[in-house]
Amino acid sequence: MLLKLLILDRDGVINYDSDAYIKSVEEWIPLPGSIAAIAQLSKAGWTVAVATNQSGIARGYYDLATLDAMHARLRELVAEQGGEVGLIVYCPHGPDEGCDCRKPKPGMLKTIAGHYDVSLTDVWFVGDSLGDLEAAKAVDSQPVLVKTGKGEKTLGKTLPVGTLIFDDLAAIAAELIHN
Ligand SMILES: O=P(O)(O)OC[C@@H](O)[C@H]1O[C@@H](OP(=O)(O)O)[C@@H](O)[C@@H](O)[C@@H]1O
Ligand SMILES: [Mg+2]
Ligand SMILES: [Zn+2]
Repeated sequence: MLLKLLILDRDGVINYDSDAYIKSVEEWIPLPGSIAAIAQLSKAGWTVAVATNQSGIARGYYDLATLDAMHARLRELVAEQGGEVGLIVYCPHGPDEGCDCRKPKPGMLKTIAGHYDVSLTDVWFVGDSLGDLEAAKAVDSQPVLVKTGKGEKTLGKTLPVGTLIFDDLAAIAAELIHN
């Protein structure tokens, strides 16, 4: 059976983003409808994974324990609504470290595909930044832009051909569950 895999960017898609980075669990605030959307997708048989740049670690704004606490909170909130979150992969590196995992490089997407032993072709990757969409395109996944977070700003840029655009994660869940 083909795994129904959906990969999400975190900041600006699941939770509010900030130009000052999301530096604590208290600053990690779900966007309206995002927790319910993930729970509904999960209960509908979707595996929801996360691929997130977290250069705030390299920059010293917060530590791995804090990052893990944010992700524990995400899992807790989705579980309260009967769903579950799959693999969460993050890039802790800074922009100048030349790692293979920082988006727009597709390393995190490849890690997720390998974990679930599936192809990335046409797998939807939902993001709010151009780097998210470029990472998707690099591995023949389906780039999906949401207008939350930095999405409205990203809309003004040249998007990869074929990018799908939705208002928010709730709209994506509705599309995937009901079609
Ligand atoms: O959207 P995801 O990938 O989940 O996470 C983005 C965050 O890591 C941060 O990424 C930073 O970019 P730089 O890493 O400084 O280029 C800035 O855009 C911050 O506003 C943002 O909170
Ligand atoms: Mg983002
Ligand atoms: Zn990295």
